[in-house]
Amino acid sequence: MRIYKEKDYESVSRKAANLISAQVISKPDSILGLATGTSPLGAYHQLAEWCTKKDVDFSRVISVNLDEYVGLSPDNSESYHYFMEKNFFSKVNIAMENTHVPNGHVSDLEEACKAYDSLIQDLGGIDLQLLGIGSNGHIGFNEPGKSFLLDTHIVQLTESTIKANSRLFSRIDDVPRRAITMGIRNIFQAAKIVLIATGQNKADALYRSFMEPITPEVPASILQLHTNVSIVADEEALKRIPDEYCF
Ligand SMILES: N[C@@H]1[C@@H](O)[C@H](O)[C@@H](COP(=O)(O)O)O[C@@H]1O
Repeated sequence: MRIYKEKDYESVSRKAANLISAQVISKPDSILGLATGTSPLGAYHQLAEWCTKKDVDFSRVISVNLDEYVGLSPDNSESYHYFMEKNFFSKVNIAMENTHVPNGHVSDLEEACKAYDSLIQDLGGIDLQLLGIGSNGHIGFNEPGKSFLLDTHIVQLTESTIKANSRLFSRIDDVPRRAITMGIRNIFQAAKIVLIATGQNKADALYRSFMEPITPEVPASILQLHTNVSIVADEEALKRIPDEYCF
C-alpha cells in the first residue's frame, strides 16, 4: 500500500488523475471502475482537461461504476448516472455505450445485481478501481458489518451515510434508503485500487481503515490485504497517520 500525502484537494486531484492517466496510457482499452462523490470530482475535471488537450485518450476505455441509489431514474439529477454523465462521460471522449452504472431503477433488483456481476466478469475484471471513502469507512455503499464476500447487492443505507449524502439533495427525506453497490469482493478483485480522501472528516476513517486491525466493521480495512493500493489524500485526512507511512 502506498499513501500519497498531498497538500490540498487540488494536488490530490492531480495525483489521482495522473495515476488514472498512467493506467489508460499503458492499456488504452482499460476497464476503469469509477466512483461518484466530491472526492473524485477534481480528478475528473483534471482528466477532462487533459483529454481536451489530447494528453489522454478514453476512446477505448470501458467504465463500470461502483454504485447507484435504488429508485432514482438515470435522468434524475440526484442519481449517480446523472453525476457521471455531467461530470465525466460528457467531458471526455469515452463512448457512451462503453459506460456502465448499476441500475437501481428496475423492478427486479436481484436480477440487476446478477447482471452487473456478469458484466464485470465478461469484461475480464477491473484494471483500476477508483474509490472514495465514507466517514464510517464504507467503500462504494458497503456499509459496516457486512460480509467481505459479497458481490453486487442491495444495501440498506446507514443513518450516518444518509445524513452525509443529504448535502447533495434538497431535503434529507429525498435521500433514498437503499442502494445497489458492487460488493467488497468485486472491489477487491480489481488489479489496482486508487482511493481518494480529503478533509478532516475522513481522518478517522483513514486511521481506522489502514492503521487498525482488518474488520468488516470498517469495510475499507480489507484493502490492507490488497497488493496494489494507492491512497491519495490531503494533509487533513492524513492527520492521524504518521508521516513515516506516507510518500
Ligand atoms: N457511495 C458513495 C461512496 O462511493 C463515496 O465514496 C462516499 C464519500 O463521498 P464523498 O467523496 O463525497 O465524501 O459517498 C457515497 O456514500
